[in-house]
Amino acid sequence: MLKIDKLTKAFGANKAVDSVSLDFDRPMMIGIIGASGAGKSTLLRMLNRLENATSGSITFDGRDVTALHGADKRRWQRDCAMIFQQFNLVPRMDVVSNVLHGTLNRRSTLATMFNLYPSEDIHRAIDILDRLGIAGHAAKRAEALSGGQQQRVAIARAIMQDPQIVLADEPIASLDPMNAQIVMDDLRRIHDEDGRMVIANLHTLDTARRYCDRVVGMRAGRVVFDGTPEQLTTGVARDIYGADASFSEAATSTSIDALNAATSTPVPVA
Ligand SMILES: Nc1ncnc2c1ncn2[C@@H]1O[C@H](COP(=O)(O)OP(=O)(O)OP(=O)(O)O)[C@@H](O)[C@H]1O
Repeated sequence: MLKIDKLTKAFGANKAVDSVSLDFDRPMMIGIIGASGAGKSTLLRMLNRLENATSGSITFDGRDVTALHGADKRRWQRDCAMIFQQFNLVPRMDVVSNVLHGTLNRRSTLATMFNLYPSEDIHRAIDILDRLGIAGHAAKRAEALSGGQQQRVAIARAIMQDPQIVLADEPIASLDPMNAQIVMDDLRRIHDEDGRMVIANLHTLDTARRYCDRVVGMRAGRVVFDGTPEQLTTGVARDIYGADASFSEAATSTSIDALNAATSTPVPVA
């Protein structure tokens, strides 16, 4: 299905992603973990062609994604929606219009300029918002919503593209634990109910363990772990983060209980 082969991205002498090979044979929920600067964002950005690879290849259902240009590249970017830590909504625009932006890639320039959306798209946008429990906010400006609600709008915008893959770059890093849980539950549902592949960069181990079918650990641009949540032991996590024995898992947690239980000095992991 999705095959990444010796994918490398160099910025000058710095290899942000260094010969990464991964193979996903079916849609699943994948978590990518690793310390700040490990190359997680660059990997995701190469997957949807926001960034070009220096070498190596990405193949999806037998098609070489790294070689796509023009309309084919835009089609791939529609198939491969991206969600960001800071939501990337248009703050002064209403929620439904933000969601409808998910159809931009397939609309004419004229229709886009005049904000002309077919009524079936508007209905679909509202259905998606309803599914995510935020249809009641459809007419509000995006900036009037809480961070958690804004991230759900961003998820709705991604679904509006009807993508095969949803890429989420630190989707919960700006959220409190309760909203983080809601957003992760939504991403899991997108996988479970729609069968879409979800690949999320995550900065907390418990989130990766709880929500993902497979976890990939990166360190200095390379994959140093690729396995199931069960295989992600504290020892393995220490290796991924290059941390010593003082490494505290609870301090990297999004769970309120674990945060309360954390007594040691937090060790920033991302
Ligand atoms: N546009 C760029 N130009 C130069 N160097 C870059 C660029 N983007 C990323 N890098 C470098 O590539 C390396 C990997 O960065 P990346 O953002 O992919 O890591 P990350 O694991 O996502 O970290 P974080 O969690 O802090 O976002 C870092 O050394 C970073 O400084």
